[in-house]
Amino acid sequence: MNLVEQNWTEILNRVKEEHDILDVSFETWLAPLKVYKVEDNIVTILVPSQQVGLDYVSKKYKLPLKVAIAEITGTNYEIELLLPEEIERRQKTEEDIITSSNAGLNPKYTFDTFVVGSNNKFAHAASLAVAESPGEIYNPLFIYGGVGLGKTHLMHSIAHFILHNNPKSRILYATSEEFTNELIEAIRNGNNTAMSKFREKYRNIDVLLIDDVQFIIGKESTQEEFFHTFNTLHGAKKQIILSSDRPPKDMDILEDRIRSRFEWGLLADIQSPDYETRMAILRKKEELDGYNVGEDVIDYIATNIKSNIRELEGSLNKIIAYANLEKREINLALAEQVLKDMISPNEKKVITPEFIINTVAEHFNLSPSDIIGSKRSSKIAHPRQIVMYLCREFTGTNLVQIGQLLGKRDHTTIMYGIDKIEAEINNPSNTVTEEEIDILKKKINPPK
Ligand SMILES: Nc1ncnc2c1ncn2[C@@H]1O[C@H](COP(=O)(O)OP(=O)(O)OP(=O)(O)O)[C@@H](O)[C@H]1O
Repeated sequence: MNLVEQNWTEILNRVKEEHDILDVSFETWLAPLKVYKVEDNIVTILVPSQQVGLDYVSKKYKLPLKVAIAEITGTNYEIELLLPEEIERRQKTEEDIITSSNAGLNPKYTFDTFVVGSNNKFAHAASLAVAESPGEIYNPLFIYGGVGLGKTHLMHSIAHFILHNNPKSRILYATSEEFTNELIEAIRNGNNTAMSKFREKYRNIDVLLIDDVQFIIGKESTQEEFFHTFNTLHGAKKQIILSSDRPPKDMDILEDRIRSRFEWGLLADIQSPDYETRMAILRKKEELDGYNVGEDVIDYIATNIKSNIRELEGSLNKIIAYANLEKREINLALAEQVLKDMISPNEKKVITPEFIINTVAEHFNLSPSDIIGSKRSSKIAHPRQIVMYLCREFTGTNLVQIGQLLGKRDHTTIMYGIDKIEAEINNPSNTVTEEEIDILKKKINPPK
């Protein structure tokens, strides 16, 4: 017990004496006050009556209480007066926090921070449906997809959602490796108590989430134990959510009785994100972390890092960390420098005619609309012909399509433009065009 609680009666009496409070007032307002807790230099006092009591006591007795507490304990505490309902609400929130962290959940992995794109739309909808009605519709939910594509993020989102709706839900998230290791430990202990504790942990719950379940393949006793865990929970209508890097049908040496159980509920896959989703994920991350990174930098990352969202986020983090460390501005040059090792040669970016138009326009100090437009001055016609040539070099676009993109020009015009540039490149007495093309090729498709 702390000094405030120890001396509480004396503190109240001190207030009564010093302020000459009549018995009736003392009994009504002061005597019912209780110390709820003393923490971080704050004394929280419970006012066990209605709002009127709280308002009145705060106004009239808060300062006298503060002074009396300071005089008697020798510490200058802040005073907080609360009604029982508020204390109950706070306790509940504290419990919530304890439950989610006990369940091994990452607080950042929620539906709010998950960007929905065409690659994960189905898995997201399935996850939300399960989160809204656990144990009722899709059981198990089996989410599969390649490395770093958001399976864990979705699983944690489901768990957070369920906990938010029902803080008393018993939720357990574990990787299949953790499940295996704990099982091995229980078996090694060789006594029944360790094994019952293990079973109690995994079977006496409302929601079980097992990540990367592919790792149980080939581990006989793990599969056996998992099989029984699954049956117990499923039989009791408890929700099971599993993730894996591949669908059950591709889990070669998985026992059939387990494979069929994986397929009982709903299978949902996550694919690699498309460009728009990659951009949206980077923007979301930037927003969540409170940074302001230019569009060109975000575009550079999204164009070059395609297959793994963890790497996508990692690239942005790396650029930001580098800029902070070196006290440099976050711009494209920095991004290129920082990421040069991450962008592997086989992560070739897709070069579009639009990209070529923009690059050429910028190089010649023109706008893209000049290139597409109808002006025929040589200042514009020459870069336009270069665009035609580069489109044929870098993209699969045919002459008709290039013509369409360049202000609906006829394909013979395009053919003429390309021939002209080729002739200039091959002219040994004038190397200007050749040099221009050389620089532009490097800008469009930088050597790795
Ligand atoms: N759609 C998304 N929106 C926002 N962030 C995402 C999305 N998908 C993935 N991420 C982020 O990408 C990172 C990797 O995701 P996660 O760990 O969930 O992948 P995983 O599929 O479980 O990978 P692994 O196969 O390695 O277990 C995480 O930081 C996650 O928050």
